[in-house]
Amino acid sequence: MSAGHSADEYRERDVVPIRRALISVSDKSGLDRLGKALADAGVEVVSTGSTAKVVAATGAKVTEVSELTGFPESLDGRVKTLHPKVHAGILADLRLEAHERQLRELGIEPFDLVVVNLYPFVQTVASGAQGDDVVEQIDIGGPTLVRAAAKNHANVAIVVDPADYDAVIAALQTGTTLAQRRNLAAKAFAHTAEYDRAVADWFQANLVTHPEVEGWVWPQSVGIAGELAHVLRYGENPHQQAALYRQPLGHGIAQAEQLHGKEMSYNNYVDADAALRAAFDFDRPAVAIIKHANPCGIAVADTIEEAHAKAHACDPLSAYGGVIAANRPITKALAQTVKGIFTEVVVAPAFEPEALEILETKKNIRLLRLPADFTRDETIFKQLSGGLLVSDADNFTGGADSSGWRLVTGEEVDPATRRDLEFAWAAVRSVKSNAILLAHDEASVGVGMGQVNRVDSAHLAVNRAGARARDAVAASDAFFPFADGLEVLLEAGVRAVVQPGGSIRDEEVIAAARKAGVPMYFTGERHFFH
Ligand SMILES: NC(=O)c1ncn([C@@H]2O[C@H](COP(=O)(O)O)[C@@H](O)[C@H]2O)c1NC=O
Repeated sequence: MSAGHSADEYRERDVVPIRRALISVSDKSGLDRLGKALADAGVEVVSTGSTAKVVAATGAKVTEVSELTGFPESLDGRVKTLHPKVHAGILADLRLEAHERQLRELGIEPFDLVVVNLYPFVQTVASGAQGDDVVEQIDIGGPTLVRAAAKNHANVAIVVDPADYDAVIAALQTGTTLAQRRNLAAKAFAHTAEYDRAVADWFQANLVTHPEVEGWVWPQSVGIAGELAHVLRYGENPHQQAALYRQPLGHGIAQAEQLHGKEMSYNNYVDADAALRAAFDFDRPAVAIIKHANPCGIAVADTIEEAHAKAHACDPLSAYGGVIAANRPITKALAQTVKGIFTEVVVAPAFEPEALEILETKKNIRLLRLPADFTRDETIFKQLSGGLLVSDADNFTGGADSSGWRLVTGEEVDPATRRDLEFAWAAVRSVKSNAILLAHDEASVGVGMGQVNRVDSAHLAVNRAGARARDAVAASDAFFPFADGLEVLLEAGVRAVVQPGGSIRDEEVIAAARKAGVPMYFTGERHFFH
């Protein structure tokens, strides 16, 4: 055993009656109910400033912490509960006779219940506060109470979530069990860890400056805080377990509200996220249809219905069982069309009431409404065995900007062709590498994805497009290392090409386009996506 005590010195303690509680909470929700129950059960309460006032109003017997410590709450509340008379009362391990004796000698009463929630640091940062206003919201005394009580869960129940007040109220009659206290302690340590993660992230993002380093300074450590949202039926495959965790301040697919349909699966979430990547690249109404994280159709148009019709027409066979993302509300007319197509998920910023009614007649289709403040993450975390890769996200907003493109062969294209090229360049970004996308009238007509050489991707795109390859425009997510991939597209009759350029054989590739009389633009920017 630890701390120099032998195993036989530890007396068994399973059920602990609740006689004395320490309460210090920022979020006072549910406190009146808890206070009243404690009063009825005759529990003695010690409490800090404004918490004490709420608890006293319920009729509970409350001692102000300053009265207990003989030390005033001071320094704008920076010092309230940080006192041995508080912490000895929380940390005494009453399984040990020696601790019990010391408490008696010191004249300190033990606590059986500690109820704490912390200063709203995350909410303060989210409000746009800066500097000292944020620093002042770093709770010091609170986490100290939480960690002390959680460590001593053999004797103390620690409650950090008002959702657990009912269980505490029930335990006023029976006492808390060791299993209960251990579960509460696990929750408490997770809570303080998440809190410190948020504090560390804020410091690293805001206060790290280095006189000798220009620009971004990488944080010394990173982590993703997530709160359990749903246990999923299974993972990527039925033999894998999985759950969804939400970042406390996230605004993405994890925060979307499911309005209808079967439970979302792991793969539904992955595909819905990929669909958003594709549909939210554009300002104009856009629809992306995704299967296995790859688009089988992307289009923009003047209306969302038209965008869907064009996206669906790209590859109706593959769109069967797909995930549809729209960057505009789902209208009644679009709902009527989608109703006739077997679709796993529809994700959109909103659904018109009639659209919802129509789609709700399909039992299984999952309807997800994005959070009002939906934003795509700016930083990407990718798990590796034993580590994480962290990078900027490769997001477009408002479509592609072709002002910096360089025409490397042929005549400047007409405005309609330029629009198609811009569309294709934005759309190919959502296709897994090696990616070739053929487009016509701002809609994909053939997509070649995920091949280990660019020639195969070109063949795939051309095969999927069929006769539509003739007069389509083509985009390639990275340069053509040889002319062969481009030649597949030229033979199929594409009318213009956009690609990053930058191969050591660019001249060979340009010569092939020149020979075919097809204009080609270099963007100077690559869009690998894995
Ligand atoms: N300084 C301390 O000793 C201290 N002890 C508890 N707190 C926090 O004070 C808050 C409650 O204060 P009040 O009861 O005055 O609203 C809680 O969020 C609690 O986590 C403290 N405040 C910050 O560090």
